[in-house]
Amino acid sequence: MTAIKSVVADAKRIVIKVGTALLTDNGRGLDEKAIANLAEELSAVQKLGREVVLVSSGSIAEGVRRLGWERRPTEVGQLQAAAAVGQMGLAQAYETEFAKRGVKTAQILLTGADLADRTRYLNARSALLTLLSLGVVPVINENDTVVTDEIKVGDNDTLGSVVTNLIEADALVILTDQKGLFTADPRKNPDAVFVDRARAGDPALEKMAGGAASSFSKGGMITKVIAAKRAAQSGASTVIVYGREPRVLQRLAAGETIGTELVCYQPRILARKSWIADHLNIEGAVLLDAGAARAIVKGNTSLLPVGVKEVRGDFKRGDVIAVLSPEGDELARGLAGYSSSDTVRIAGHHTEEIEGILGFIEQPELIHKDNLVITRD
Ligand SMILES: Nc1ncnc2c1ncn2[C@@H]1O[C@H](COP(=O)(O)OP(=O)(O)O)[C@@H](O)[C@H]1O
Ligand SMILES: N[C@@H](CCC(=O)OP(=O)(O)O)C(=O)O
Repeated sequence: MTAIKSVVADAKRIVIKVGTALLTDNGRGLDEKAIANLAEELSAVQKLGREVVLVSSGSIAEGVRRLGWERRPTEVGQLQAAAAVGQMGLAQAYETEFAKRGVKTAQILLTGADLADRTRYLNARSALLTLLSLGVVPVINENDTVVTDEIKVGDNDTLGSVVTNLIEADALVILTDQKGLFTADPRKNPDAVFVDRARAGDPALEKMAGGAASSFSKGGMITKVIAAKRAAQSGASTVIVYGREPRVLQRLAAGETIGTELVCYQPRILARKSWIADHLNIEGAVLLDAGAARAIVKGNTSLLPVGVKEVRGDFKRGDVIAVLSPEGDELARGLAGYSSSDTVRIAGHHTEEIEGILGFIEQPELIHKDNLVITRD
């Protein structure tokens, strides 16, 4: 029997969410060792050639500590103030610890409104993908200082899953203060049994999961289980795992199964492709010659620059473009591997010529087959 491999083993792009429960000492400010450990883990996984994005909670707990308050306030203005003060501490701590390891970080604060508005959604996506291509680790939190009930994502498990969809990540890792999901809250029920693997989106999981452990954490397990369901919509599987497990991310990346794996059983490529087709705007198009058009429609092949006759519109690497037949009819959509200006220069040329023309090569194909969705019936 072959051993089961972690869903993180083959993940190229990973979103890691870390909760207040792990980052702070029972809500009393940031645990510097925990932050150093996280920076170590993410840097090590990045050095393996994976792209990593961190979604980190903790601003309110740290703000409350810095302001010298006894407990988490309930008044909105005070919560906003605490988040603003604490976010400085989070940024400072991550920047310091990642910099020690030679890794650059970027802070991104999002609200539900940013993600509900199409232009802002695509802007956030484009900024994140650019940061990843530069080797920077984005550190994301909800912008608690400006959110109101109407525009908030509400908790960072949900935010982690929205970010997973946004950048079509392959896996979501939720680091928390429990080994993973149990059949009931283990703090309340000593007979609760650990769940090692289940299908993301299985409704039975939602019945097992309860609320948060402290007033500083927001979601509890229920938001984690629902986050896994959302992540699966764009093809990602989720792991919920104890964040103080030694070398936790490196072990997951090496294929070891630790924590609860909530698996997306829909083929990742199909889920990801339908997400791309349904959620992203078309920024431009390429018109193919007859041979390339035939090859694309027959399926399961990448689009090479040699088959492109004409480039339309203004697009960046990573944007969605339409792939048109010689007559101008849409055959497919896909994520461009080169910007429109670079595509104009390499159109009609063989892959071996790309480097000579551009002075660099991003990838051999204009659209990789995993990023290409046939839209013609
Ligand atoms: N079925 C369950 N399995 C495990 N933990 C659960 C379950 N139901 C509720 N919980 C609670 O969820 C807590 C983790 O969620 P939370 O406190 O929001 O952490 P975080 O800050 O990491 O998001 C656990 O400490 C546990 O008490
Ligand atoms: N944005 C908030 C955290 C929200 C949240 O979901 O907390 P948690 O359940 O600990 O991940 C903060 O930074 O304090």
